[in-house]
Amino acid sequence: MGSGTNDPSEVVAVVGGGSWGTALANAAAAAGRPVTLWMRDADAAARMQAERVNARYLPGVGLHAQVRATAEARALAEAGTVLLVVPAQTLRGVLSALAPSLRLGAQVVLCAKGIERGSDAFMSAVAAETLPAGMPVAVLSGPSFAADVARGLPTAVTLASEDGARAARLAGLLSGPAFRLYHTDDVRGVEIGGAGKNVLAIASGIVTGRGLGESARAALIARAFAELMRFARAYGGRAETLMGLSGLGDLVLTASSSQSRNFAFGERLGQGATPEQASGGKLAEGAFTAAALVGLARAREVEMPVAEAVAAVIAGELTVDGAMARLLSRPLKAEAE
Ligand SMILES: NC(=O)C1=CN([C@@H]2O[C@H](COP(=O)(O)OP(=O)(O)OC[C@H]3O[C@@H](n4cnc5c(N)ncnc54)[C@H](OP(=O)(O)O)[C@@H]3O)[C@@H](O)[C@H]2O)C=CC1
Ligand SMILES: O=C(CO)COP(=O)(O)O
Repeated sequence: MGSGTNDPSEVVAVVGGGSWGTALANAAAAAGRPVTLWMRDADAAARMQAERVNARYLPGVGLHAQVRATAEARALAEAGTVLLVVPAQTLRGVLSALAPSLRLGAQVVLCAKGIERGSDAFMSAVAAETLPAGMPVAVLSGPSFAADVARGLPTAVTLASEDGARAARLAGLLSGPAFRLYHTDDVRGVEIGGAGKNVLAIASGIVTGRGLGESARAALIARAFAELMRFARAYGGRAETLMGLSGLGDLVLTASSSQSRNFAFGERLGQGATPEQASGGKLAEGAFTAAALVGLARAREVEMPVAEAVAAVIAGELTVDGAMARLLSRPLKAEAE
């Protein structure tokens, strides 16, 4: 691609041609960056490049003129900024496979919201274990439905890097007319917010699907946020980060809208579907992250009754009604505990 810039960091690649990858590719292009959108399926890439639309994941939204869709890994070598936008449980495999094709020193931005099952590893830990030394890692997370971002509706998210100056530069690089990036050096806080809210949004969907009313849902969201804060405190995330976009902001969005796949998954569980039926073939990251989140919480003795209930329902250990009964029969306690 003729990038028209001499600074490789201004050349962007997006790995993953699903709804969020396509939306972020459009957003980066709207910010003025030349963008390569890499996907594993060569036929899908060729179709997207020719038809200028991601008909499977984002129908009705045109692909920006500055986005080139491809399945050729060598196209990644031009990019100094690489956004990883594949499901959390596939990140390790995708990074291992593509690392040799990435430009030396390229900055990698992790956009998946989840915790790896089995290892209970945060996404930044997976990247640290998988990428060659010297490749800086950042995390992007916040309240942002792909369809909204891809259409250019106003959205704000957080970009985190342990190197605060890099976070600020990346935020500037990817911000556009309607897509605003705030920046922070609290990587752990941002990734906890994104991964945790998906699990808790499932609980909110369950309450809604079971017909327990808006008051119950508001109570559940507030208690869910309290346990997310406890978890973050135990794992080194800062309270002010969780009070921001990747935490409260994303929980509010995802725990109150059927547009969220996690919420919709929970809603169907609440209506009596099995976990297999409830996913409807769509990605509900919280269903995979729930057990890992609970495992990490138990390891540091963090009380997370809402996340525990979600994990137990998904594992088939509790019915929805059994989970609700357990939550409602917990001993009364001070709100701030
Ligand atoms: N959608 C949204 O609104 C938002 C999503 N996110 C997060 O972004 C991440 C990705 O989600 P999203 O784009 O929505 O998911 P989608 O289900 O829309 O797309 C997933 C994409 O990942 C690809 N993929 C899956 N496995 C692999 C693999 N092993 N190697 C390469 N590519 C693979 C799929 O390719 P194929 O089609 O070939 O299977 C597909 O292109 C999730 O963690 C999600 O939580 C974050 C913010 C907003
Ligand atoms: O993370 C998201 C919005 O910020 C997307 O939520 P879902 O994955 O639940 O659709």
